[in-house]
Amino acid sequence: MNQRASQQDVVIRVRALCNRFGTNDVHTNLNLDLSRREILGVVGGSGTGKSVLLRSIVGLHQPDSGVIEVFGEELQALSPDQRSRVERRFGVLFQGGALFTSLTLQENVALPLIEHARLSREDAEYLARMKLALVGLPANAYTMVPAQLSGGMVKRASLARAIALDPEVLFLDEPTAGLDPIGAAAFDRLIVTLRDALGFSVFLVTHDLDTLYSTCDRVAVLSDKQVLVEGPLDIVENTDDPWIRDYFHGPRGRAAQRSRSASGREVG
Ligand SMILES: Nc1ncnc2c1ncn2[C@@H]1O[C@H](COP(=O)(O)OP(=O)(O)OP(=O)(O)O)[C@@H](O)[C@H]1O
Repeated sequence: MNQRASQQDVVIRVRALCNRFGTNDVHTNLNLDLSRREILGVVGGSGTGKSVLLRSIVGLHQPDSGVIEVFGEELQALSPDQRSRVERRFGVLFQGGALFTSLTLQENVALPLIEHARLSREDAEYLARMKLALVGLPANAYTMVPAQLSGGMVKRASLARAIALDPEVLFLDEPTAGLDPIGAAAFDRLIVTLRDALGFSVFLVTHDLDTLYSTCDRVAVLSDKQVLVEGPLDIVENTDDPWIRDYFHGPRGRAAQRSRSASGREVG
């Protein structure tokens, strides 16, 4: 792929990003790219700033300095209106799901369609049912409220809401946290299936090694306030670094590698 084509393929470009809370330097000169249609896994020890990075890109945290370019536009240079237009091309799934507890799943998913796409309630709820079907939820769940559903179902409904406006980039913060291994594996497969079908890019913050091995095209490791290494898993896991050795080559890492080999699934 030539240089020009590869630049056009980059949907998010982070350069020299710095984030600081008081005396706590979280990111210093951090650089990272996300390409069109790729699933990028962002990993790193606790407190290395994975969530702060995600929040900086989606506009929930104002960085101290650096450049975040999204779809070729520099976020910090945009007016609030332009910025919210760009942010509408994102879908975000936060850890807790963040559904409204008093609304049914159908109403939850319809909400962004009414607010941002200005659809009538009837049309929005029709589309919401389609999104809920797309994430594999049964029709009898559409009119239930989150408390009536399992954790896995709530997660799927939150995903349906995150893709309600047909995002070009989907941000996932620890999507499999709190799911049992079978539910987590099913959710991983769903992410890959939706990416293949809908063509969005995925920025995925996770601690889950199985998720990394079963979904990611590329992985970025955050360490010491920067991206320590990024690339395909076979390159990242063989990088000479104590955290990477412990993480990828400890018992859980070895089990995830074995399970990928056994399933014969190739990513990338
Ligand atoms: N609003 C805030 N105010 C002050 N400090 C913050 C704030 N948000 C994050 N931090 C600090 O920034 C650092 C990075 O936090 P972040 O949540 O991004 O880490 P993380 O890599 O996602 O961690 P984990 O894997 O444990 O979720 C931490 O030291 C955290 O305490």
